[in-house]
Amino acid sequence: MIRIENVSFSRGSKTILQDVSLDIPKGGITALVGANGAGKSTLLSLIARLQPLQAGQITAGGLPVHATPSRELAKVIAILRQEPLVTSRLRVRELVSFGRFPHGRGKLTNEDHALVERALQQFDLTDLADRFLETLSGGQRQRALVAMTIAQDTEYLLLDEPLNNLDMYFARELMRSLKAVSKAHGKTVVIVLHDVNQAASHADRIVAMKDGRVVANASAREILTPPMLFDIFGFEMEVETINGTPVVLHFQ
Ligand SMILES: Nc1ncnc2c1ncn2[C@@H]1O[C@H](COP(=O)(O)OP(=O)(O)OP(=O)(O)O)[C@@H](O)[C@H]1O
Repeated sequence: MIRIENVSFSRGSKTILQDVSLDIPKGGITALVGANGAGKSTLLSLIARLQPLQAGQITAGGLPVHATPSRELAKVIAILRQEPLVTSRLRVRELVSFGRFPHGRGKLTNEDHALVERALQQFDLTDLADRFLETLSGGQRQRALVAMTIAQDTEYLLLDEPLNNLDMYFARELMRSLKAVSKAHGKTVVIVLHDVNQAASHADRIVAMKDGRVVANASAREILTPPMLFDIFGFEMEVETINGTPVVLHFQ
C-alpha cells in the first residue's frame, strides 16, 4: 500500500498540494484524474521522491520513501514522468536495459537480459530494438519508455500520462498489459490518465484531484456521474452505461 499522510507542497507563494491524505491499496490499477494543474504529477513525483517532501509523510509498502536511499527505492518504485529527458543517441534495447540498472549496478545478468527481452516483446518493440530513439515515432518512443519502466520490475509502478502519443490500439494494449502485470505479479499501478473512459474501462479505482486536493476516491461507477464530473472538471458531461461500464460523453 502507498500511504500519503497530510502532504502539502508549495512553490513560492503558490500552494500546489493542500493536506493530501490518501491510501492507495496494494495491487490493481489506481487512476489519478483531474484537470490540468490539479497537482497529479506533483503528487506522483513526491511518491517517487523526485522532489523533497515539504510536509507530511509518504510510505510505500511501509518504506518511508523520503528516508530511503535512491538505489533501494528504485528497486521498489519505478516512475515514468510526463516528458522524460532521454538522449536520442540511444538504441531502444539500451533504453529498456536502463530499467535493470538499479538491480545490478549496470552489469546485466541473464535474468536482466531476459526481463529486457520480455518487456521489448510485450510492447511490440522487438523489431525496433536496434533503432536509435531519434528515429522512432512519438508513440514508438513512448512505448520504449514504458517498456523501460516495466523492465525495472518494481512492486510499485507510477506512470504519468503514459497514453500520450499512443494510437487507440497501443493505448488499449498498454492498459491491458498493465492489468495483466498487476494481476500476475500483484503489482500496484498508479497512472495519471486524462481519458476518463480509459480509467473507467481499466482502473480498479479512481482518485480525482482538484486544486491540489483529493476530491474523490472511489470506483468508476461512483465517480463518473454528471454531478461529480462537473465538480472535478467544471463542465457538463453526459454519462451512458455500456456493459456495466460508465462511458463519458464529453465532445459536445
Ligand atoms: N516547476 C514548477 N514551477 C512552478 N510551478 C509548477 C512547477 N511544476 C508544477 N507547477 C504548478 O503546480 C501546479 C500543479 O501542477 P501539476 O503538474 O502537478 O498538475 P497536473 O495535475 O499534473 O497537471 P497536467 O494535467 O496539466 O499535467 C500547476 O499550477 C503548475 O503550474
